[in-house]
Amino acid sequence: MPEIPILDAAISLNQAAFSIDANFTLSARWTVLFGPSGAGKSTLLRALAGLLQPTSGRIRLGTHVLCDTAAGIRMRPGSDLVGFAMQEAALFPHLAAGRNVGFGLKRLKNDEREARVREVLELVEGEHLYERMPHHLSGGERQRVSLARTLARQPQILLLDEPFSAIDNALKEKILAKLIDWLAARSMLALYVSHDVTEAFHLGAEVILIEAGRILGQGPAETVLASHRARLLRQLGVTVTGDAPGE
Ligand SMILES: Nc1ncnc2c1ncn2[C@@H]1O[C@H](COP(=O)(O)OP(=O)(O)OP(=O)(O)O)[C@@H](O)[C@H]1O
Repeated sequence: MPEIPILDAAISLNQAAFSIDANFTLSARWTVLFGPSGAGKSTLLRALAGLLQPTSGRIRLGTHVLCDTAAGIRMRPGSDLVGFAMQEAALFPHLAAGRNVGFGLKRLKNDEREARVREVLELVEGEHLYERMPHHLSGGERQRVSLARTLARQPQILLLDEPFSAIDNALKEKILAKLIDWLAARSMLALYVSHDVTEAFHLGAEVILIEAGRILGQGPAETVLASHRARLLRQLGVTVTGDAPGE
């Protein structure tokens, strides 16, 4: 099994009304980023993708320094090392799905690029969408093509911000099962925002629990979820008696 790169981050990010202060290491193949709405999950992913600059801190991925504010190294959006798949698919409107997926692969020879595009479209159950223009795709199809475009570049870390929100459960599970195998054969990490905590068990993932821009816990799903049980149940609106206050 290929070695997984380690991501090591210690960053602060101050925005007008919200701040992130996060210090964590990703060394599991899959990590699920879990927390209530507004906790800062998307903001953290955007910072890791270089779409927001940390106010201070550093981010290392394997041997690469992505950001080190003390050394004047700033995050670079669009790095080949980092792939970001978002809930809102951002496709080039004038390019068919296949060309959208192959867009970032100019360095590959034509036949290699073609094979890569077909491979990742198959992964997202979207081979039949190859010739389709974005305005002829449904919301879920656009999400799948957008995910395929992120996968096609084979980044070292895959940031997945609810990339299946417009896709039905049966299809999501089918794609996720294939994605698990695909990732396992590559030197690639995945940080996956999900509101469905059961997915962490399904993926055999670590969990990072985030609230108000702070990381409350990280570790195997059962450990983190057990130690924050009362808090998580409260967020789901379930009242529990007998749990320690402030847990
Ligand atoms: N463009 C923005 N301008 C100002 N504040 C923002 C912006 N985007 C997000 N925020 C605020 O930053 C905080 C964190 O938002 P973020 O989208 O990271 O949360 P989240 O955990 O991803 O939430 P959700 O699960 O609802 O998607 C929230 O208080 C949000 O209102």
